Amino acid sequence: MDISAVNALTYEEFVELFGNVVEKCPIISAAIWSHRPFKDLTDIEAHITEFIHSLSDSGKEGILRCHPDLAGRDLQSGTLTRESREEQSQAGMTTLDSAEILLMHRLNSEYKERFGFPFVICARLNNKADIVRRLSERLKNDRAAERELAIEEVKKICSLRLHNIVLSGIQTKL
Ligand SMILES: NC(=O)NC1=NC(=O)NC1=O
Repeated sequence: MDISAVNALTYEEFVELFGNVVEKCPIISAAIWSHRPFKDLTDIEAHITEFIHSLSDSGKEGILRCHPDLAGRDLQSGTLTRESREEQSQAGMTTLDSAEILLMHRLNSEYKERFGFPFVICARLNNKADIVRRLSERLKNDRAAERELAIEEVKKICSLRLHNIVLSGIQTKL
């Protein structure tokens, strides 16, 4: 990626390109645009992390609540974002049998009931067995620990999406 091309983007172009690196939270990219010129991709990531860490607990939970459930309603109805659809598909969420779907729905509901935000994990780094195991384990955490753990997963998803934008030939624009 040509970082000087990124630094030359208008904020509209920057948000169009990076607006969904954190699922359905374009405000984050819109906000960090103010920090250009960026040294490199790592610098962009550092500003996103700084923004997220500056949020209150409810702000962090707001980011989590913008994430679609794994194997949830959005996947069933085909309303996932492109990034989320690719990630969930890669983690095997699109080929679950009926028993597995029921298990995911039950665990996700139990999790949301307990924490007030959805279970979030970086799907690209996990397969369906990992996801069920981690969801079952994390259900036992306390809310504060679970909020921080989930935000770490959001940062992993963001990092992979940022790198994918660079590597997926959008260089034509950059
Ligand atoms: N609830 C979730 O963890 N959702 C997701 N994780 C991903 O990596 N992509 C998603 O849509």
